[in-house]
Parts: sequence; structure tokens; C-alpha cells
Amino acid sequence: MENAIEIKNFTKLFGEFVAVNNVSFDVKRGEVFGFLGPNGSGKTTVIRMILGLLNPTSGSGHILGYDIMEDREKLKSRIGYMSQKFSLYEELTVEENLDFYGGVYCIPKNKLKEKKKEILKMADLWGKEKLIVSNLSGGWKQRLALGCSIIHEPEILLLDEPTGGVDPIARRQFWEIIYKLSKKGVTILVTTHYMDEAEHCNSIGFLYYGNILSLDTPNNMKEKIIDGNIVEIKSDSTLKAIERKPTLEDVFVFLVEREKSKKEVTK
Ligand SMILES: Nc1ncnc2c1ncn2[C@@H]1O[C@H](COP(=O)(O)OP(=O)(O)OP(=O)(O)O)[C@@H](O)[C@H]1O
Repeated sequence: MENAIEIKNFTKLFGEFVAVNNVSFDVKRGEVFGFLGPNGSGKTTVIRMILGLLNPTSGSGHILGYDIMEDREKLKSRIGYMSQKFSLYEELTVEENLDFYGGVYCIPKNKLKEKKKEILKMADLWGKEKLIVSNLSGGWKQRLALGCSIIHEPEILLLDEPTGGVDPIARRQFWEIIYKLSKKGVTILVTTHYMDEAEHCNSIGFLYYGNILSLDTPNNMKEKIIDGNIVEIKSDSTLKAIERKPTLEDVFVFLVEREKSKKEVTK
């Protein structure tokens, strides 16, 4: 079986409002598939339908060959999910959160001990086991939430805007973990509205108000949509950067949180 995820003509109506319109896509095993689209374009709705939390109005989906509607129970232990809000228990420690999710998936004690060690190292949280989650920075919380979502070693990982609200360094660290998981054969579907993140994916679906406008590799998509070269200008001053516009056909501004180290910022 080459495709881990196969979605055919997903449509979701809320009353008369069409949130998702006839969306179809496949994700190959071990691939990182990015769902790119602005807020409200239907990304979360698609993920909720894949998870079986929402019934599609029409259309069908298969994961690892199982029907997402009929085989929900079989799929539960094979899918990991990280929501935008991180789903952590803020008043518990790092280790207690991992123990909790280990318990939810009924992971045997010895196996859980081994998994916790692996996740703490992977997430750069080694030595922080006893810290209360509410005291952690956004990046640490994000990596812990990812750890909790993979404690049961899922083959499919669904990440809904996992990097929202964390600084660029933490985002980069997070993507390094995503690559490692993908190399191990985990199939990953990640939603984002950051263009630069979409570029890290093997293929992208561009969703716009419920419709898939394009489905391709990042490079092909850029070539098809944009005629000419793309230049990235990093600047402390948006105005200074835009002043260069005469030599450019169009400019898109992306604001990123300032990194602690300014080494990479060029004027
Ligand atoms: N339960 C619901 N009832 C009514 N409308 C809904 C419901 N869930 C989502 N919507 C609407 O469907 C559209 C798609 O929402 P969705 O959350 O899937 O978008 P999104 O791309 O994930 O955006 P965001 O990044 O803001 O989460 C939005 O207009 C939203 O208001």
C-alpha cells in the first residue's frame, strides 16, 4: 500500500455554509504533507473529519487501508494528533503529562519508561521532567505536546498548526523532529499558514475557503504560480525592505517574532 492517507471528495456543510468543498488528496507513506491555507479555510475541519470527530456531509477517506468512518476503533491507536491548543495539563509536571498519555494508550510500565526517556531526549526536555508545565516556554510546551501525541508510536501523525505562537528557533527545532519522525516512516499531515513551513513538506495542498486550489510539491507549486525568481529579504524594518520594491514585481510581508540572536537579521 503506497498511500497512507486517501481522501476522496470530502465535503462538510455547517447548515448552508460550505466549510470544505469536494476536497481530495493522497499522502504517501512516510511523507510530510502540508495543508497550507489562511485562517478559516477549512484545515481543522478536514483534520477533524480524518480523526472521525466530525462526519463528512459527503465523501470518504481511508487511512492505512481502513475506512475512517467504519474502522474508527482500529485506527485510534495508529493515529497521533496534536491540536493547536497543545492539550497539556498545565498544573502537572512534564513527566506526569507523559504518564497520563501513556495511561490513555495503555502502554505497559516498562515500555512507557523507555518511551519517556526517548521522548524527553528527542524534545530536548531531558532534566526537565519535574517542571510544572505552566512554567515552560512555548517551544518546550510545543515539543512536549508533540511527545505526548507520539507516545503510542502512531504510524500517522496529524498536526494542526503546531508552530503557532512559538519563536522561530523553537519552530526550527520542531521541524527537525518532524523530519526525524518522517525518516522513521511516520506519515505526517501538518497544517500551517506559514509559507516557509510549507516549503519543508514533500507535498502541499493549498486550501482556500474550503477548496483545494493546488496540490503539488513546493517547488512545482512555486514554478506554476510564480513567474520569475523569488527573493527573500530579512529586515528589521519593513519599510526599508519595501523600498526595494521597484526591482520586484510584488512583495509579501511576513512578520516573524524577533529571535534572541540577531545574527541572521540582515538590513
Ligand atoms: N462547528 C462549526 N459550526 C459552524 N461553522 C464552523 C464549525 N467549525 C468550523 N466552522 C467554520 O468553518 C470554516 C473553516 O474552519 P476551520 O477551523 O476548519 O478553518 P481553519 O483553516 O482550520 O482555520 P484556523 O486556522 O483559524 O483554525 C470557518 O469559517 C469556521 O468558522
